[in-house]
Amino acid sequence: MSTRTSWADLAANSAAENTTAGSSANNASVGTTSAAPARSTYVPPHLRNRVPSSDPPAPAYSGPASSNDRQGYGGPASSNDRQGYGGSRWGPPRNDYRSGYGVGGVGGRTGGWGNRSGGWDRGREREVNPFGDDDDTEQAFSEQENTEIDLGEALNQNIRRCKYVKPTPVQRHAIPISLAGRDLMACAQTGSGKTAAFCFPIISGIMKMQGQSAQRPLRGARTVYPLALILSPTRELSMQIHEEARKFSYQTGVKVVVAYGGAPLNQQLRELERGVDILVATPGRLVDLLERARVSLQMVKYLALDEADRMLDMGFEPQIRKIVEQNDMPLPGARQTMLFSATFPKEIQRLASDFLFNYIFLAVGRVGSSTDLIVQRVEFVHESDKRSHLMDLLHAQRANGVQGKQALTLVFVETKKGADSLEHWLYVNGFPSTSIHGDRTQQEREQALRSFRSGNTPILVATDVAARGLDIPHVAHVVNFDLPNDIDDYVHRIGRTGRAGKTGLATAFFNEGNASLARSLADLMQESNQEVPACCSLVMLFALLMEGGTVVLEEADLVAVTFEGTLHSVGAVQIIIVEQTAAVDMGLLADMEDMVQG
Ligand SMILES: Nc1ncnc2c1ncn2[C@@H]1O[C@H](COP(=O)(O)OP(=O)(O)OP(=O)(O)O)[C@@H](O)[C@H]1O
Repeated sequence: MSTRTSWADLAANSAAENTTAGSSANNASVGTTSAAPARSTYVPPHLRNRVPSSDPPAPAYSGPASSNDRQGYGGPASSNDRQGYGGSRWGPPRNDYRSGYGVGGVGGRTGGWGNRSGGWDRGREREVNPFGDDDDTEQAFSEQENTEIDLGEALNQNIRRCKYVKPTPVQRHAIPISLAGRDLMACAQTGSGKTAAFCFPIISGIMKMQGQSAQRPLRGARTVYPLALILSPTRELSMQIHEEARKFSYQTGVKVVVAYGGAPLNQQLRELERGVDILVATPGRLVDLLERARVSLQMVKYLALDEADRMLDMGFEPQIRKIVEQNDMPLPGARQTMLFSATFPKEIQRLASDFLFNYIFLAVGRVGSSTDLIVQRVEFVHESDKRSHLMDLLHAQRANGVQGKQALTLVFVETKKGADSLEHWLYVNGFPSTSIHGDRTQQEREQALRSFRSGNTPILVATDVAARGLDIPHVAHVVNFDLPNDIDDYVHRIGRTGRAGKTGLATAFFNEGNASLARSLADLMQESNQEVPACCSLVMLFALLMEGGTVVLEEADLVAVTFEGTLHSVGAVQIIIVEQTAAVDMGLLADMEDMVQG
């Protein structure tokens, strides 16, 4: 037996605390603030405006301490990796979250269900090894044969093949909740391992169901009946989740299929006909498959919505409701539902209350916060100077040896045209680049991602289509050439770097056009211990002033402007001078004055 503390013990401790904290509330709320500084009690957006319960609020609590663990997990070591191996391991879960709910046979501490016997492991022999490590895997893990079996032997083996030594905080809490059969809304920072957090319980639950020889209806020969559905907003993210889920379910007998738009339907239909347990899909393509009666959701026991808020942003709500509410999907309570994202704006409340049953809300850190593994820089750059400024950055990177196959740069722009023209301009100027946006064919999009991932074109110019979920190793720098209007979009964009415990850099080009983002950007940066730049504060100030009236600034404000002790009037707007508490670029200030006067 392993002598180390098992992951199950950590999970069980957390579970015990959380169950106590939230047991009498309708929806238990679990907050983990292991990485965040002490703050006043945070109320998640979906729980605001509720009639307060007579029960005491669920206290935030710290996850199990680990001194050298920024995110609480150890991934493969690398030069810019701040985390080490060791500590807790994957071990058997316990059932402290079960209170009054269970999807038939899903939850429960079970032994021996990961064995490979039985008639459900169809096609396993033919399965292509997604790890490409046929030669050494068995040997590499033979010394760990005695590791406790929890999620199932085959799944545990795959976790080791992925080199996941211990669970991340979101995994440590979300997996036992899901294994216990509870619905879950989980919010954790970008790059913190949410994909595995929803995939592991699904795969493990399906393995168990297969072991119990669940029967699927034999209706139309061409209709397939997945047991789990994972919805995601973009095609590329669906492909990535599919790849991950395939790795996790290698040799478990669980079959994962992906269906997304822009790719030939026939090929996807053929894949489906070969059998599907977990269907990963984008909403549009799935509606098409449902209308053609090629997929039935009647047997779905697990529904996961990844980046649920983005799906709403993209206008997918009607399709999602059609899928979840107007087809043959089992009702909430008869299925297990999970919503995952790094951000959860208010709009998601309606969806959550309609889709989830007696759920637990799990927040790792503050909802919508960015990880402090990302160094954030904001630079004041006029619209007309952006290209030359980008060029300067790229030249500097090259000079510092940061450019090349091992360091990728992702540049976000606002429009598809803007992406094309910037890509072309970079190319002409000697920087191999490619682009991804909604006007490119699916083939071109996939090719662009491949070329970026491989380092052939180490610069990718992208619209928001690449902002969510994409997990590309070696993205060292995210440049917000055009900043988004919404702070949540910013959080997801910069989250393409600083993943899995590695550090990253994010640079934003900021100017007067971004005034509406200034306050939330400053707040976010301050929260993640970043230096809030004067330009951000100043633009914010001027934006307020331009709305009319006088703004009285106090020391506590982020903004600190001094005009050498004099009172300035700019048009009808008054600026009241306060103590200088931050360095201010006077040239910038002059620009600002021009701006306000103009
Ligand atoms: N327990 C673990 N140990 C080591 N690495 C892990 C662990 N869990 C996940 N990872 C790795 O961390 C990276 C980020 O995981 P993932 O893509 O699931 O993040 P995410 O939270 O979904 O991010 P986003 O919010 O951007 O979608 C992946 O490369 C994944 O393989």
